[in-house]
Amino acid sequence: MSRRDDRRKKVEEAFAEFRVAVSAALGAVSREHRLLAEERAQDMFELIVRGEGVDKALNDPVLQPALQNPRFRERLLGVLRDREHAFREWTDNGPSRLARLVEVANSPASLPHEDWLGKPGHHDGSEGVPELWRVGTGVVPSAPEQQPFPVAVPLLDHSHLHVMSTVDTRSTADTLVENLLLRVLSHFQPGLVHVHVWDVNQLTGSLPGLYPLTRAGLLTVHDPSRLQEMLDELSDHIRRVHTKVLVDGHLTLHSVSNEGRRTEPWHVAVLFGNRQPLREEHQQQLQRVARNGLASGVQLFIVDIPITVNSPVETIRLHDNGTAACTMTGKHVTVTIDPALPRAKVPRACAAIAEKREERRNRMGAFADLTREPHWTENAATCVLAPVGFDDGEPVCVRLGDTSPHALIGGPSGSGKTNFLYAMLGSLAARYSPDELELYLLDFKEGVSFAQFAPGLKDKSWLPHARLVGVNVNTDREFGVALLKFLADEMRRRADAAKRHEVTKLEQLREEDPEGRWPRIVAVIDEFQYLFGERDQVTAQATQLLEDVARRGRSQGIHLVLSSQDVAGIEGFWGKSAIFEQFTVRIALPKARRVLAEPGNDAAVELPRWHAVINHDSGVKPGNEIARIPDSTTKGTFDLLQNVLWNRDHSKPPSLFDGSRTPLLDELPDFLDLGPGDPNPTILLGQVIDVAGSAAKVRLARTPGRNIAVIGSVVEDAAAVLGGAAASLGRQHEPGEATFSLCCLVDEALPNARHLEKRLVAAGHTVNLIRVDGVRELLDDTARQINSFITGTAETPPKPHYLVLYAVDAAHTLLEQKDPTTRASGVDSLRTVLKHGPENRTHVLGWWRGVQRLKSSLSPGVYDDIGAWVAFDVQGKELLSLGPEQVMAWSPRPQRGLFFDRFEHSRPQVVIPFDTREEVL
Ligand SMILES: Nc1ncnc2c1ncn2[C@@H]1O[C@H](COP(=O)(O)OP(=O)(O)OP(=O)(O)O)[C@@H](O)[C@H]1O
Repeated sequence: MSRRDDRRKKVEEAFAEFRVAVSAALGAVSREHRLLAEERAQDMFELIVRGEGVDKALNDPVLQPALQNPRFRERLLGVLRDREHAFREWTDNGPSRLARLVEVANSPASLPHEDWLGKPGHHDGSEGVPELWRVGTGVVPSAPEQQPFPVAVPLLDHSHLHVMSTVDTRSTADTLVENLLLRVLSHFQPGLVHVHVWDVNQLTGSLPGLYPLTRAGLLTVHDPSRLQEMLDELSDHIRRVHTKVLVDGHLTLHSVSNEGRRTEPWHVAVLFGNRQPLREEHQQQLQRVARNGLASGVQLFIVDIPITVNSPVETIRLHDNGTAACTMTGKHVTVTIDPALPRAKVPRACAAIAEKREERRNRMGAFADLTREPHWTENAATCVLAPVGFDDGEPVCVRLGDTSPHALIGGPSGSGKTNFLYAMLGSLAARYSPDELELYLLDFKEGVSFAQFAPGLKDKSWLPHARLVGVNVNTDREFGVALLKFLADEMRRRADAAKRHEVTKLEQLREEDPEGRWPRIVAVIDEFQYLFGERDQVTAQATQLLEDVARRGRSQGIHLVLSSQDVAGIEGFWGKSAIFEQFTVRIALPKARRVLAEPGNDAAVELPRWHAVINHDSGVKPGNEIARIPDSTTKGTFDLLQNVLWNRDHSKPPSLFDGSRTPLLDELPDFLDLGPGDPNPTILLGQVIDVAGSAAKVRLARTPGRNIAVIGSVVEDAAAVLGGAAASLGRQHEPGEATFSLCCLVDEALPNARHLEKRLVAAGHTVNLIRVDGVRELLDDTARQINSFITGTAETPPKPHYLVLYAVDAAHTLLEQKDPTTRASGVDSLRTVLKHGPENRTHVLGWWRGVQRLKSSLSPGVYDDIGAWVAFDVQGKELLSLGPEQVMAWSPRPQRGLFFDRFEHSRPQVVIPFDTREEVL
């Protein structure tokens, strides 16, 4: 080998070495490059899959090759792992939690139709209203596992429903609406949901399965051309609910019925459109209905009408593929609307609902329906509400509260006023406990229609709410005044308490003073026109008190219910618009005059028998509600309820004022309270006409004038007063401490005097029964004794001595005779006793049979020695010299006396003499 060749070879070898080295270097670079490119491709893949969303990416045809490429597998698995991790909480708990939320126990609101379709509902709203109503099944397509869950929407009181469909999915929209309506209709008791349907395209045809409801008035199908009419109807309903039901601070029916069962039905209005906007005026009115409807129980289902509403609304959009999205679940949930209910079963279910409703309508209407259990569960903080009758099977209520404080009831004799009052009182008494409601019941009618409420001889039960029952009050108009006075005092007591708590109304007072007992008071005066029957002091007082209570009682929870045969005749009452305007609740029985607004509201003229117009708007026509009033007075109605309530609480019997009964002295609390110890004893002369049934009292202080005169010709009246007076004194002295001289000057009074003698002797007192032959001696001796006290010659201090003189004037001639030696007459002695006796513990309780006869016993023109008197059959003007000018108004009436105590009274009082016979006990 040449040197040249050798060099060449070496060069070639070197080149080969170089090439190997270069290619080795180049190979490493390209591998590096390839690896980098692959990594970048995987990053890009992950970025795209994550960016696009794993679900979308998995279905993206462009990405399919990459998704299949094993080189990206790891990255895809990583993304899927992350997604699963992110969904873990939802996958584990989400669907089951939703299912639980949507489920309402035993309710068509969530159960499958097999459980309820065809069975009319029974809920009356008192146990709450389902918040969500099922519409279909949802899935989250993006979730790793497609677990279905129920989808429900809020409805009644909470939200309207807006459904938008496409041409192909309109039937699904119909299904959705029908299903929801059937769920709602089948949950509540028939009658509590009314459906209105308007379809822009069809006169009939929409929701045909619901048609059987029309015969029960639960479905109204509106003419396509008369949308206005339906919207007007809904607007009127909303207005009515606002003025009638949403009172006393309630803003929604929902909050009203939180206090009990739902009384106002829901109105569900379904509007089917054609995806075109409504005419502007309809659009606006629909928006108004939507805005105010939910609070008043008006619910809209708006289908295929583009509309924006300024109130809660749930929207369901149906897509062409048959699925839906709704605002409740958001865009990530695909909803499949529940399939249509079995075709044949829907009309049958609606027929069953209609039938039940009819049955209820016919069945509801008895007194027992007004007064169902549970009893005593209502709260009277804002008002008292009583169903009094039925309209189409639905209860019609009377409400007494701050905005409708007092009620006026009118109807001719026999039209059912008393029966109405029984219905109202029964309903109130069943709903409110005696701690929530007190009743004061006064009946001016002759007869005893309110006697039922007080314990009687046969039926010992009473109405536990009754605090006062006044019967046979027809001649004792003063008792009406006494009741009004009592209410006025109670009103002031409540106002003072409210002031102390810095509030103004009863409702607030109850909140501020939860421990206090602040029931609402309802005072009923039947035939109240008697109260204003004459132009006298009683009418004047009654008018003034009534005005006071009517105006200011409302905020203190004091309500008046006045009833009369002839409201038209009560001029004094109608003239006083200040009173009359307060009686915003008007109840007219058939043929009642003047109770409702006249002219313009003659609803009472046409009213059938046993019906009433109930009007809470001062009698103007739009406020009329007509109700059939159940029989509430025959046996087995009110009496039965009273017995049930009485058995529950008979701790406090009411005070009973019975104008036909004579009060028994030995039962009178004021008499039983008397006892020895008071140096100035109190005498009881009879019972005054007041709410407490208190006694007419005179304190026998040791001051001049503390003698009592009874004036009148009837021995029983006079003897009852003298007997009551002496017996009450007997109770206040220890045995032997006082002397009673009973001087009986006419035979007719002898049994009474003897009876009194027996009573006093039995109590251990010294009693002398003297007849006419001893009267002179008694008076002369007593006068002498008194003179010895006056002149200071007496040996012992004066002891109580009471001279009970029956028919003093019968001895007048005898007493006029003068003593031949002293020239003093018996009349002089009597005058001395009257004049100086009281200071020396000697008092005369005397009966004179006429005013002139009394005056003859007194020093001429000086009548001060008689400080207190009770007059019976004496005209007022005759009494003028003995009392204030008000005595002029007195017209005598049987068994009633006029009582005046110069020391205590500014005006006289009417008293009822006692029955003093102990043996009647
Ligand atoms: N809703 C009714 N259903 C059945 N019977 C009724 C109804 N209302 C009243 N009655 C009956 O009619 C009669 C008269 O009724 P009620 O005494 O209530 O009338 P009134 O208006 O108070 O009459 P008056 O003023 O003469 O007492 C009673 O026998 C009563 O039982």
